[in-house]
Amino acid sequence: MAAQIWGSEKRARRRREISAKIAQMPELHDSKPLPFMTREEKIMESARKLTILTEKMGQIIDPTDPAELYHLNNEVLGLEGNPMALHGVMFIPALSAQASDEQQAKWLPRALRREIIGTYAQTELGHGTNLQNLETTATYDLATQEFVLHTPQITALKWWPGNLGKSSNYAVVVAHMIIKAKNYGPHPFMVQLRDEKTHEPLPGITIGDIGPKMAYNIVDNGFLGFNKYRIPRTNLLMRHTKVEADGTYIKPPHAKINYSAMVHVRAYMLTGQAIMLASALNIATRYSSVRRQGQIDKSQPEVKVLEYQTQQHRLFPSIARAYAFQFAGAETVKLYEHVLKEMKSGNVSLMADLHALTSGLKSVVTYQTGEGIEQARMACGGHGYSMASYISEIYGVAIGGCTYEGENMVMLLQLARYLVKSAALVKSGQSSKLGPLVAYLGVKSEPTSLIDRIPNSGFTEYVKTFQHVSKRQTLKAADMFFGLMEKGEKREIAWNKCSVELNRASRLHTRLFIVEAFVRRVNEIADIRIKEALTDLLHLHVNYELLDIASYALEDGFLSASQLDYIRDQVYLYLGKIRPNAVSLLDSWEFSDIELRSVLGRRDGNVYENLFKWAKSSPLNKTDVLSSVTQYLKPMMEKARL
Ligand SMILES: CCCCCCCC/C=C\CCCCCCC/C=C/C(=O)SCCNC(=O)CCNC(=O)[C@H](O)C(C)(C)COP(=O)(O)OP(=O)(O)OC[C@H]1O[C@@H](n2cnc3c(N)ncnc32)[C@H](O)[C@@H]1OP(=O)(O)O
Ligand SMILES: Cc1cc2nc3c(=O)[nH]c(=O)nc-3n(C[C@H](O)[C@H](O)[C@H](O)COP(=O)(O)OP(=O)(O)OC[C@H]3O[C@@H](n4cnc5c(N)ncnc54)[C@H](O)[C@@H]3O)c2cc1C
Repeated sequence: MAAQIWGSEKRARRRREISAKIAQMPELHDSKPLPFMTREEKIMESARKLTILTEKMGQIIDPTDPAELYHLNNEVLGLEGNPMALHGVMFIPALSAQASDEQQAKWLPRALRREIIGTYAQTELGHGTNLQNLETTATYDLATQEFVLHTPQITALKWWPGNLGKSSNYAVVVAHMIIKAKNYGPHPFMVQLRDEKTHEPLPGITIGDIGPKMAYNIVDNGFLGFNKYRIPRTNLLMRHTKVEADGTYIKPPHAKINYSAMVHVRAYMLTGQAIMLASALNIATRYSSVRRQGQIDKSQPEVKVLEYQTQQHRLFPSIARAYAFQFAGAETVKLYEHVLKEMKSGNVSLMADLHALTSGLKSVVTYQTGEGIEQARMACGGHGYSMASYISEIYGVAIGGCTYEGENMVMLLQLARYLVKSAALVKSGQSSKLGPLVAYLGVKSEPTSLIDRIPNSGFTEYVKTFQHVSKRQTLKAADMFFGLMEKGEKREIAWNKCSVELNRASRLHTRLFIVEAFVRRVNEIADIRIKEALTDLLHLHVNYELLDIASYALEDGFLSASQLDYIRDQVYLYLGKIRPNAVSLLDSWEFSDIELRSVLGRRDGNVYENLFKWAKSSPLNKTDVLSSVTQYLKPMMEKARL
């Protein structure tokens, strides 16, 4: 199963080897539990491990393999981030995709050797989503052949970029490029921020940390201001766009090609989210198979809480989602790598499809991951609320994904643009022009769903039902939009008035893609035992998801009430079937105790001993009487007794 999750036998084996090596290297372990550290201590601890990794990485992993790097990162540095998180996730990808060969030769080897640390500075205090209204300017000075970076007012301060505050000395900065008083829109520039020897900010640069956040606090998200700060013309990233010495602008082959670093993260973060969801579920499911509370049959002893149907219903559909996200994520990364290769050689024809797909997936996956993690936390009762479970930290980090790389509502609306264009093709009889991901919009569906009507139809009728509701909602939202415009509404106003319905269409389309990715994967599996276990999980997935969106299929009578009863019964049937495999389905992800960082979810299952040991090690328990008591509470009580 690990091979299915991680993509191949070899990958699963390598993960085990890497975990085993790390287990033997105490210098790479947390020196004490992270929840007992201050933010400064965590940052220090992370930097300590990071420098050891830089020395020893080659002994543990193949540093050119992103999957091995990611695993090493999760084990040693953990999900709360590290001082170079953005260096690998965005700085290097931005340089790789947007710098010219000559620029790459100058900067990439230095970045890869970690001679310099970089980040991606785009968002500002006043604008994140609406890139067209960013305020930082890069004005070309023809006389010196330099760009002058400037922050015209407080709202133009860069705000949020990870590791910008304290760790990075370089950044890819996005600024509006102005040449001879003409604004060419946001463009990426390579900018040095700090002196390479002293790490002091360079003159003209104001920089710092934005303060503690809901989670992800090892990362020093930062602010940055420029006071007429000059950089050479050749620091504009020039793979696709060029500015010649005389100020001549050569436009890129696609207007949004400079957005590629964002698409990169959107494509890769899906598996990151799946891992966080599976981690939280692993903790909760292990704990639920140890925790005994109450009786189902009063004549019998107390049961493991995992025996309760409500507990299974809380956890198992999310287990199915974690697998589904992992499989959909793997497909998306493959597509991304393909499009990136094409893009580098000038073929931009697939960019729109990739953008639409990743926008939808990013939104649905992060939202459902957050839901699943929070349910996992509640499923642990009181102990879920303790940092000993570590689930609240996992939640805090994962939920950030709903916001970063494009706020979810906004990204769903990006997919909706693509769906509406596709709907227009269908309506004008040009269905043959539809891309493969939306081809179903042009296919006529049966009048009613055939779920429960055709024996041994596998998952086909489920997929057709998802297709039907997605198509119907897309056409309905598009009709609403076109209708408003026909009535004379301005395009943007009409769009806003339909945006809730449009986003519903985007979610349904994305959920269809996820279901199809799961079906495709199960169909490929040769090992009969693995296929059986995953088929059970897929049954739970299709029935649970369909029940969740049933109102869309009921409103036009595509599903009947009796079919809905059947679907509901299937959910209960598969909850029971999955119960014996539940812990194994999560243990198959092979997270080590080091990586999970959860006292509650340790592999040994000694929950109570581990919790008591953990509580005793709390810094508050170093002394029996705290100074808060001697200084304040004791005098208060004494005064009251007089
Ligand atoms: C195995 C290895 C595993 C490795 C795993 C690593 C995974 C990591 C996992 C966890 C790690 C956690 C790390 C956390 C790090 C967090 C880092 C966070 C960074 C950031 O947040 S950076 C800032 C991100 N900011 C945004 O995303 C801003 C969002 N806004 C936008 O993107 C845009 O403004 C917009 C798209 C909403 C709108 O842009 P614009 O106004 O310019 O365009 P429109 O007018 O709306 O559309 C016009 C047209 O363009 C099309 N379009 C838009 N974007 C694209 C694109 N990217 N590609 C192609 N086409 C695009 C759009 O669809 C329109 O087309 P049509 O006119 O409809 O045809
Ligand atoms: C953990 C974390 C890490 C980050 N790292 C980085 C980084 O490394 N580099 C970087 O540059 N940035 C980074 N960011 C910033 C992040 O990319 C932005 O916060 C994000 O893009 C959302 O933009 P915003 O904050 O402007 O939200 P806003 O756009 O102000 O969103 C507020 C509300 O307005 C709604 N809204 C906005 N526009 C529309 C619209 N057109 N239609 C409908 N509704 C709309 C949204 O849906 C939301 O409900 C990070 C953020 C976080 C939380």
